[in-house]
Amino acid sequence: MSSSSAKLPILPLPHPTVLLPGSRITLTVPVELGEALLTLIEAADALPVVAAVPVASDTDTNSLAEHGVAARILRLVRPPGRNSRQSYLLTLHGLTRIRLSASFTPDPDNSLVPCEVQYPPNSKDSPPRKVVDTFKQSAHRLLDRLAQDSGQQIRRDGYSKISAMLEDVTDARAAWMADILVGTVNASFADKLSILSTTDPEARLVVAAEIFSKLASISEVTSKIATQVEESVYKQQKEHFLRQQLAAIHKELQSLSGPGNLVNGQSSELDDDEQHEADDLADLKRRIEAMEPGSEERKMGVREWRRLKRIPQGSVENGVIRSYLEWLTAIPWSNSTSETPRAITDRSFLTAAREQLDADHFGLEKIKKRLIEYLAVVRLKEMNAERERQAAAAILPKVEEKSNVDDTKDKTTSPPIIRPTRKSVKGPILLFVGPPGTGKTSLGQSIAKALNRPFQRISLGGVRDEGEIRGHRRTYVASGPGLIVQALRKAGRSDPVFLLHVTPHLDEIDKIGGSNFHGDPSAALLEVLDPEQNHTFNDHYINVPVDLSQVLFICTANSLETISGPLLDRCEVVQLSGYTYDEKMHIARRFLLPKQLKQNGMDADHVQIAEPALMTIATRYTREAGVRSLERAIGAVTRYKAVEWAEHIDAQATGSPKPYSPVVQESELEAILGIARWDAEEREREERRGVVYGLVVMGQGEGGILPVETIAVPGAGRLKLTGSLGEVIKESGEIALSWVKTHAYDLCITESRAQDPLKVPELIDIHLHLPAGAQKKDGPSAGIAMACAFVSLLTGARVPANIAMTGEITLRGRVTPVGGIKEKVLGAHRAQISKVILPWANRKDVEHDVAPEIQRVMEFVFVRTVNEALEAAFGKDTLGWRNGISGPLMLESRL
Ligand SMILES: Nc1ncnc2c1ncn2[C@@H]1O[C@H](COP(=O)(O)OP(=O)(O)OP(=O)(O)O)[C@@H](O)[C@H]1O
Repeated sequence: MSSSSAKLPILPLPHPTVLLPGSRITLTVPVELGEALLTLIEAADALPVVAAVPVASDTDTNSLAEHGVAARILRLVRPPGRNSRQSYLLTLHGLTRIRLSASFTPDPDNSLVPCEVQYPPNSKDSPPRKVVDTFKQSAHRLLDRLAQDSGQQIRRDGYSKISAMLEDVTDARAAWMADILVGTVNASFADKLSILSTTDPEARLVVAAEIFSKLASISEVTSKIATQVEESVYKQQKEHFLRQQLAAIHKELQSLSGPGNLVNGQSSELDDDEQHEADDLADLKRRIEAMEPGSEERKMGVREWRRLKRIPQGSVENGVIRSYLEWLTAIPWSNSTSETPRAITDRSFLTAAREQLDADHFGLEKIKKRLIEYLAVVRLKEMNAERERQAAAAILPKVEEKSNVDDTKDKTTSPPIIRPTRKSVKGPILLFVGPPGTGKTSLGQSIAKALNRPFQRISLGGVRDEGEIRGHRRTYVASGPGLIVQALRKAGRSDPVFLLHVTPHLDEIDKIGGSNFHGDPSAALLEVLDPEQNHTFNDHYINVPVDLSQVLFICTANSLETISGPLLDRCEVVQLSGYTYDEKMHIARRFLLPKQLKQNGMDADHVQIAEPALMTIATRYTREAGVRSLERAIGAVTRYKAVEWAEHIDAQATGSPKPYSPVVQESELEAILGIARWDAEEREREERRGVVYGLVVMGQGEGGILPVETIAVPGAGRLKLTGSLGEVIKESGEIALSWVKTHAYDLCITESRAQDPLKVPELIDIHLHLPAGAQKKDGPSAGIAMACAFVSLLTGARVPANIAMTGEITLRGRVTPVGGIKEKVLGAHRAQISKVILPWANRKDVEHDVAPEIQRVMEFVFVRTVNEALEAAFGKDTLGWRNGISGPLMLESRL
């Protein structure tokens, strides 16, 4: 081995150019350098040789690499052009490696400075076979890849030629071949530099083999990714293309089958079945994918989706799974609202809520106050829960990180995702109780508006089967989710306000919860309302626990009697009563009329209802505790006026004006609403023997009067009771009769204490009937009315038709208190009753609950005994007491 040196002009190659032995390059050189090279060529006999050394760094042009190549100048040309600064094109051919003997700094003037260089010693030995083979293998692998990746045939041919040459190369020339190959393939600057600086042939083969393997691997991965991308794009394009073709074929087929299938020459939207089918499925899939990973609902969705794919389209089972998935994906699962709605956190929330309640409702001051308290509590709890949620969220990422790691190990047994859920707002559930149309639903709506949440009303009227609340299992034909999940879907959010209206079925007085073989609906209802259980509410159809803890439940009922004990236990009752006429007038003016005007496209200038007319609508056309029929009647009046107004405008346009008056007078009402409904009844109500008016609260929670009718018929001294009466009311009839029999002598009905008024002087039966026979009646409160009716029948004295009464009696003749006083008095007022007889113990109810304007216009008589009730009903001294009024009282006190 021998090494030699020489002096060669140094030509720095601009970064990142590297010339390797055996390769050629052409590069542009600046004018000065070009001219220096020209001088060199002119001075030399043959083509001169320079030392082409790469610049090692792209930032510092003075830092030359240690190794370079002795290169022959093959060509130096100056392309034609007028510019004197035009650069030269230089072509070099690399001959052999050189090493700079000393560090060299290029000349800033681009002149060629000769410098001492050393030629590395030439090795005579061939590198070991194994090394050469490895080198060749890796070179072949790379060349094959490059040929595969290349789009041009000519390049592919080139790579195969090089491969063939490689086979023929002897071991001694393998290192030379390595130089050429590294120069040819797209090796990096660093790789080329490392090859250049490796002077030992064996080591060079090893380095080259490494470079080739690296490049082949990179190329393989790149082309794999490219293929995948290409495949997916291709698939999409193909699908799109095929769909287009399908649509075109359909269109053609339709045009062949005649123009009947075409709407205006175009296909109707009903024809595009397949497309819609595919779109629907894609939509379903997207919705499943959007579900929270790891959640129960998603797992169920994925499972059912896979089943759906296996089952042929058009089969019954396919339809069942489709509709199940539609439901599953339409439910707002709890992750959809993890933030507290803004409204509740606002400082002005309570003021805004108060304004909302005032804007929607007249009066109801106590109830509004209670609702504001309730909302204040809801707000505080929500805010506390939100704070806790944020604290939990801060530690949650760690938990999730862990669960992700586990996920990669085994996807099927991945732990359930722990969600930072908002805690439920626990507390009493409000129960609005009151007659229909008194504002229960609209109060619920106002609460929802104030909380900025969706509102849904769920009516449990006639619910007899647990499945209606909880859904039916999918094994049922036409099964589906229950009322709760249906409402949740309609609400579209997991934190709505639900108003549950609990009513008994029309012909069923017994409470919700009479359990039967279909399961107990009241148990399901209790579960829905129970904050401890409702975060995992199980709907039989959905079959994945649904979180109801964010739902705000409010219950409503018309009367407390329809509510079962356990349900009542969980609720806080807010009683709403009927309205007085005064209140109804205000509500009608301020709320109902404007609402109806808006609904019917009219404004206040076009329809005004005179005060007497409005009052007549309230008193003669409607007679209810609430204002629903009143609203309906006002709606009818506005629609009538809307027609008149439209005719007026049309007539104006045709030049024959028709007069229009916006004010509705009382005299017009009959033309608009027909004959008043309550006139006839009033006329019928006359003073009669044996008839007394009692006060009742009907099943709907509405107060009113009820005639107690009695007649005497020939018989055997018995009492006959009719009118769908319950046990309690029948018993109170018996008590009333026994009392009258005991006092028949004192009331001058019989001649001696021993005589039975039903047997002497004649043998009679008394028949007592409470009309509206189809409606079930029960309760003890008709006691005094029955006693009065018996006395009237047996004595012939009459009770005036403007008097009504209520009160339970005991056998000793005591009158004990009863419930529903407010409703009963309001009902009596509506029925134009002017005097009401009530138990003494109910004075406080009148004082507290009955509106002052009613107290002013009605007479209230509070009685402690039946004697006092008789006196109040028949009038002082009307009944001829044998011993004067004190007699029976003394007798009573002796007892
Ligand atoms: N105090 C009030 N102020 C203004 N409008 C009222 C008032 N009370 C009731 N209304 C109106 O009367 C109509 C009937 O009321 P709503 O539907 O709330 O009755 P409800 O008590 O829920 O009846 P039901 O028991 O039959 O469900 C609504 O349009 C409501 O806005």
